[in-house]
Amino acid sequence: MTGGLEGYDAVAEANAQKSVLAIHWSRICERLKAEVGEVEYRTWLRQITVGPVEEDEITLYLPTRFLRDWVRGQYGDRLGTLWNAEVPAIRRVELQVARPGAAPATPPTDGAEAPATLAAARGDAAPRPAAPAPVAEEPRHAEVRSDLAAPLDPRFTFDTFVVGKPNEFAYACARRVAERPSSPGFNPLFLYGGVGLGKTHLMHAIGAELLREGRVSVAYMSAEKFMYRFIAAIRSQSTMEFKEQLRSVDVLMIDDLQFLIGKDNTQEEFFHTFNALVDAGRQIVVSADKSPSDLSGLEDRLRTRLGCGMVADIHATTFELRISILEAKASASGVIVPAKVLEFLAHKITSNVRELEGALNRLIAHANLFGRPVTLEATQDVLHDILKAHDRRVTIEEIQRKVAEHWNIRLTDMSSARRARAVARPRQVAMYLAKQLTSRSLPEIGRKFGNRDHTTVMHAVTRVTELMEQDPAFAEDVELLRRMLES
Ligand SMILES: Nc1ncnc2c1ncn2[C@@H]1O[C@H](COP(=O)(O)OP(=O)(O)OP(=O)(O)O)[C@@H](O)[C@H]1O
Repeated sequence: MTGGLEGYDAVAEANAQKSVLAIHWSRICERLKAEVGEVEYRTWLRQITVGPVEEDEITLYLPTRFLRDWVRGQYGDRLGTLWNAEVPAIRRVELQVARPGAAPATPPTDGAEAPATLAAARGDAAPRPAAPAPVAEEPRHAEVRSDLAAPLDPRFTFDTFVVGKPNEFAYACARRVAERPSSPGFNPLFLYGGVGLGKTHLMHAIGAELLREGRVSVAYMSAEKFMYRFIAAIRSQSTMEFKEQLRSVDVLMIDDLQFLIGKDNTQEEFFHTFNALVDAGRQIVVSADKSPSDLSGLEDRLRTRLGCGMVADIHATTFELRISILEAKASASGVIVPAKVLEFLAHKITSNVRELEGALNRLIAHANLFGRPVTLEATQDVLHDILKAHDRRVTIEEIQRKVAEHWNIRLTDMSSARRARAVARPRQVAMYLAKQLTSRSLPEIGRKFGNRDHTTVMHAVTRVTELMEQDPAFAEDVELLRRMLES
């Protein structure tokens, strides 16, 4: 063997270094997994492969620039710290994009290999450039196609989705698709509903579940992103590659499809992608703000195809669902939020879950920042602007109805002549609230309460004010009613 020993030594040394790095890397991966959670780890960090060490710097590779930048921004420092803790000689981490087709800087150890996509794993023609094989990683079966898609939000899982009447059907369909993608009757899955009601959450939950199960490659993106990617591909004359990439995934999820209305070329492209995937037995999940039949402006043939799988709508939230969502989110935050505050929020912010969640988050942040308990008063203060935006005009009839419901008396008693305290007191409260919340004059209010005189209304206002000063529990009841009515 000519020059064999020298060569052998170099190879042996390189192999020894690889093995050692592989052991360190697998420990670091375990720590990262524990720190960031399985989903985030799979989405971002699992794609890292280990390169060479030169002086005090180790090179890590990622398959795309997008991923490299993201990982650098989010985890760069942490990776540096962890490497340094494992190998004190390593003081810096360099993140690089793996050159397409380049041989891995650190070849894999025994048996480790990394098909870039499931298509590659199955031995199909791989449309994507090979990334360097990872060190000390089991073969990869599932991935988010983050080179062509947006990342999944690790907070949006089935576990964190609160199920109630308005969304139980959509939830069940999403679960079914996550368990058995491409089942007959569920492909495509079309989720629709108003703004901020959980469509994106459910799509991400499907993706997270599929990745957790480790079975398929998933691409999620908004319709807007789909369009921009398509346009960019046309500009850079890489439409074939774009198509190939899209058609190589097992599950394609497109959010907010209504964005494609009026974008005929993109619709056409989406239509072909859609057909190619469904024909190949892959799963499509689409969301939009309306049902396929109501999405006028989409081509008929596309609407027809979108509607031929499972169409599931998410209805507007009910009070009960809003309470459940708030309870779940409050308890996850660790901050104690009294039931009265949750009820108040659920009454006041009815438009969508995003706003409800935003209001609660602000309260929680405030409580954490200042170390003060969350109270109704603090809520009004902290959410002043949000609550104002939700203010609306209230009618005397609504006030009467709410007050009657609250004290469990008949609505007709608001105008009846009965003088028993159980009836008279709520009636006085209703008059007081009518004065506070409407611009009606005392005589006008009196007329709405069984043609009573304006002095009766005046007396009611004075009496309720006095009682509120004397009795905090009564005052709180009246305040709560007032806030509910303002919602
Ligand atoms: N049932 C639910 N349980 C828990 N969180 C929810 C639920 N519904 C919605 N959310 C939360 O509300 C926020 C908005 O939801 P999401 O983004 O999924 O709405 P969307 O229907 O996709 O809205 P858009 O129409 O704007 O795209 C997210 O933070 C999501 O986690």
